[in-house]
Amino acid sequence: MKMERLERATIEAEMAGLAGWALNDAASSISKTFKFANFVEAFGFMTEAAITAEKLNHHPEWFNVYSRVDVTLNTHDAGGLTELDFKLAKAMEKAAARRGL
Ligand SMILES: C[C@H](O)[C@H](O)[C@H]1CNC2=NC(N)=NC(=O)C2=N1
Repeated sequence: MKMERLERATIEAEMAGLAGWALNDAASSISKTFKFANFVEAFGFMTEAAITAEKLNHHPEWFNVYSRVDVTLNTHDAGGLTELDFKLAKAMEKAAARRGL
């Protein structure tokens, strides 16, 4: 699947629909910190997100401590943000919502 870097306007339109996500200064990645009730909820979220990531062949950069998961998404192959980042971000939002966030 060929993925191209998104235009700034497209990125901003996507960001408007994603609560709690931040665009980095270079507009080359998006990040969010998820805070769950406990480690089991956080790890369940990561498991679900990992299955989606494998299906998309698009993988997160993330850091977990106990109930917190810090996520950064970008497309290193394209040197910036593509539709895949926003697909994965939206899937993560659904996975988080299923765990009370
Ligand atoms: C070879 C393999 O398909 C690529 O490295 C894929 C895998 N997962 C990936 N994940 C992310 N986040 N960005 C990529 O550019 C990427 N590329």
